[in-house]
Amino acid sequence: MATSTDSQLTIRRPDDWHVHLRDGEVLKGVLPHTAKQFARAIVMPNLSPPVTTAAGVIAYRDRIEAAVPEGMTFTPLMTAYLTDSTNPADIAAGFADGVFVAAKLYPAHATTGSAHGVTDVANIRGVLEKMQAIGMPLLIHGEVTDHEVDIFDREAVFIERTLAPLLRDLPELKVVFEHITTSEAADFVDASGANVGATITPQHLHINRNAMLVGGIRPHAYCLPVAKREKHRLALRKAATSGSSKYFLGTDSAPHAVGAKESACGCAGIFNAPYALESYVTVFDEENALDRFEAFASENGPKFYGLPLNEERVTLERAEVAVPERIDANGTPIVPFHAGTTLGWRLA
Ligand SMILES: NC(=O)N[C@@H](CC(=O)O)C(=O)O
Ligand SMILES: [Zn+2]
Ligand SMILES: [Zn+2]
Repeated sequence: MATSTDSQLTIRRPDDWHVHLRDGEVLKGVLPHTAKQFARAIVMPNLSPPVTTAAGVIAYRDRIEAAVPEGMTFTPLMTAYLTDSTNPADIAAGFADGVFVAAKLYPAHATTGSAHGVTDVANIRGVLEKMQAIGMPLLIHGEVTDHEVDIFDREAVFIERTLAPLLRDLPELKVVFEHITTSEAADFVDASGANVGATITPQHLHINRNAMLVGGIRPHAYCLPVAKREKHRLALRKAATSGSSKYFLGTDSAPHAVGAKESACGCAGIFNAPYALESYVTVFDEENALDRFEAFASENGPKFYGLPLNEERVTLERAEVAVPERIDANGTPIVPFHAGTTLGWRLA
């Protein structure tokens, strides 16, 4: 049970159900921010090249564990990257062995690191049937890649063209609709069975597309799926704070070097790990839903994945925290979400 006063909120230690930790030197620079905030995280496999095999996942997990600073506890929950040629038996074996807890579907060319993704879900039908049979979660970047479809419509069209038919064919498949950005996605999740959940990022609760485009183009507000109109942001705030167990915390923290963002063709991704809880709790406070924060941050995710709840507690307190303009991620400068602003909550 959460305990709260006017000035603080104590909850079970949260987990992040969607994060990009990258690799190499940057991994060592960004991981401590996630480990400070979260007990566990679902680690995305979109490295270059992507992590598609059990051996690759184990090696990546070892590199992550080696990068956890002394004195911090953090458990990476690994995922396998699906391609057109993924073998159902390999996926099932990796799941049974506890190497990965889920598999990730990136439609080919939908987002950063998705070039080796799936070109048509029909190509992985056998994998998905197997996953349904063994209760293994499928994590989906839900956007179509059809050039004819407007970028702001790609999530809604994905629901119609891909996700709804997929769940009609495989009604028991456990699906996490990742980083949802539209009222259509929230409506779809609400109307689906308990086997369909969704993650919601801090940025999609805070910003709409104006944040990216008004008064100049702001690459640090650009991620995929791209932020939508205000009505969608409001629908996401309603979903996250509704008390529905289908929604859970997934930051989609996606660090890119400042130079890769501030470019004529800037990368998609927002680095929100350093102040993620402060950012989320601000939204719940503004929505008068602090009593629902613990379920969203610390309970709904593990229940969906069938994992135990964390027993540690963390305290958030009402106090100003200044977010720096830049964070040095072990030599790589990265601009964090909320850079240069002050948040009204602090992780104690
Ligand atoms: N969200 C993003 O804008 N970018 C992510 C990929 C993803 O989650 O789609 C990344 O890896 O940079
Ligand atoms: Zn994505
Ligand atoms: Zn992501």
